[in-house]
Amino acid sequence: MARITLDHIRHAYSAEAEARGEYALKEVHHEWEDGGAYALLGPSGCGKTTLLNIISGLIRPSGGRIAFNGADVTDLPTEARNIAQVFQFPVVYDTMTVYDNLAFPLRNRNVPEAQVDKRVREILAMTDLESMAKQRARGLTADQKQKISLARGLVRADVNAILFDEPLTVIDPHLKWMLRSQLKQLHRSSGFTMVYVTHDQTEALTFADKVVVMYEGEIVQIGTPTELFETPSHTFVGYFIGSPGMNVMPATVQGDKAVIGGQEIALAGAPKVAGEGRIELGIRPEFVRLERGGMPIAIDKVEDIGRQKIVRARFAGHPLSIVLDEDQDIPADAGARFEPGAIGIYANSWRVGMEA
Ligand SMILES: Nc1ncnc2c1ncn2[C@@H]1O[C@H](COP(=O)(O)OP(=O)(O)OP(=O)(O)O)[C@@H](O)[C@H]1O
Repeated sequence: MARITLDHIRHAYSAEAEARGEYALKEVHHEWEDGGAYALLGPSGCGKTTLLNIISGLIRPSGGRIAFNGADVTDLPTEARNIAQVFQFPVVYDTMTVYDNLAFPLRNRNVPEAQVDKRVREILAMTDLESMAKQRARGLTADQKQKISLARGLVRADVNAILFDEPLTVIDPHLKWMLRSQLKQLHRSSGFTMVYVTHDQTEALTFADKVVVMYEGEIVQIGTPTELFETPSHTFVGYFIGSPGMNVMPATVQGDKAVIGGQEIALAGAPKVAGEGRIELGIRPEFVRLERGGMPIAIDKVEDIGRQKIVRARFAGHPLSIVLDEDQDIPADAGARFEPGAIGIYANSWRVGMEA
């Protein structure tokens, strides 16, 4: 397993784009821990595949270098990087049995047959594929074939990392749920360094220790699911993680207060805003209280989503979502109160620190 160093990596797909400063991946400088489970999360076109392909060796970055355990691999082709890859669609040998499909990467590297057998049986058990071991892959469903691809990705114990590119796309929703949790357990029990690309926040948050959120070619935050929820570094993270996403409203700052539409909102400290640019206040719907004596709001509708209610309202003309427990009443003259400790202030979309 390997520690992955992204040393001032950036990528533009052409010299012209680079000359114009248009990067599919803006500069990233980070070290990913040996044995970590990382999810690259973001909408279509944000640069996830570009970054994954730089790690796998399919793309040489136009700037910076990449290292596994400190050894520079920037110029090594994929075959020489000692990684396993699982793609969006199953890659299996139809004429081989499930067992032989799993044994293939090991036999290919001349692993002694007794060791092949031991490892293949272990992985078959881990992935619940034992009952299919002797079946040929040809007759299996797309789900089952993708499960074989996943299992084959895990079979070599000596890889530097396992890279997954949207591996659950073809899997039906129920099995998806099971495989997501299984992959997490497999990560815990195996200690592999795993990098997992997805645009699905549930997949990313279930699987990863660290979620790498990408937006318009840039890594906007690398954090644990809790950090992304509690302290989004960028308004995009607030919006993309959580359902509904964070409320973001234009504001001004006066000392340790924010002002929106003439309403003063107490903050936990004085934000360090330089005075320039676009200032916004962000607060997750879970931290807005609805109570008598709160700041005036207009409630548009209340959505019942099982154990919770989502109140859709407007505050000083801005949309405001509020999450309540299902049994919580909404007083007739309810107003909003924002929990000071849960408020983030953003300057030009980036969260700013608070004076102590
Ligand atoms: N071969 C290429 N040549 C030129 N531009 C490319 C190429 N591949 C990707 N891009 C551009 O680079 C940017 C990042 O694309 P990338 O495929 O890395 O995003 P992504 O987050 O993986 O999206 P998706 O989820 O749709 O695969 C996009 O603007 C895309 O159009």
